[in-house]
Amino acid sequence: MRKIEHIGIAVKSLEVSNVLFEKLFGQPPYKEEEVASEGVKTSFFMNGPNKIELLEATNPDSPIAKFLEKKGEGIHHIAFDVNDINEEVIRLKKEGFVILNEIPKKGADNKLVVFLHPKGTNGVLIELCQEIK
Ligand SMILES: C[C@@H](C(=O)O)C(=O)SCCNC(=O)CCNC(=O)[C@H](O)C(C)(C)COP(=O)(O)OP(=O)(O)OC[C@H]1O[C@@H](n2cnc3c(N)ncnc32)[C@H](O)[C@@H]1OP(=O)(O)O
Ligand SMILES: [Co+2]
Repeated sequence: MRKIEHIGIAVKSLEVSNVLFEKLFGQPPYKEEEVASEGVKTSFFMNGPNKIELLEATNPDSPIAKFLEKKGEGIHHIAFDVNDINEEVIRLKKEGFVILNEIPKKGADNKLVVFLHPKGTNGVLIELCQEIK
């Protein structure tokens, strides 16, 4: 596991929060992308070397819709950049972490992603990301 790839923030409205985060960082999102398989619409901001992902739900079954219902807007997950996602899944499984999808799926911004259940990581949803080359 290398550096933090991004921090994901659940928002009710991407349109509203894009304006807010543009004011915060002094620059607009560099990308907006829908990931239908995850039920999310995302936007990405770079702040120096750091990346923030805003997530809006696109349907009521979306993990983001459920999160907003239970906890409201706020930090939803922390994503870590990994070199070999399949190797990391094997390693973390051996360590006893609960892997939500053992087969990496296509995320946003050209990444393969795997999630670890927050119950096994002190209440923090962890995403692993490997860049698709
Ligand atoms: C596009 C992509 C990308 O970057 O490329 C993305 O990020 S997509 C980001 C959106 N996609 C995902 O999040 C996919 C992975 N997430 C999931 O599979 C799900 O959201 C789960 C994490 C399993 C949670 O779903 P659900 O609430 O239905 O499941 P559950 O019944 O197993 O677990 C419920 C318990 O987990 C807690 N819980 C739910 N979401 C949480 C979160 N984000 N952080 C911390 N805790 C969380 C609930 O409050 C509840 O706690 P209590 O029991 O204490 O009440
Ligand atoms: Co993410």
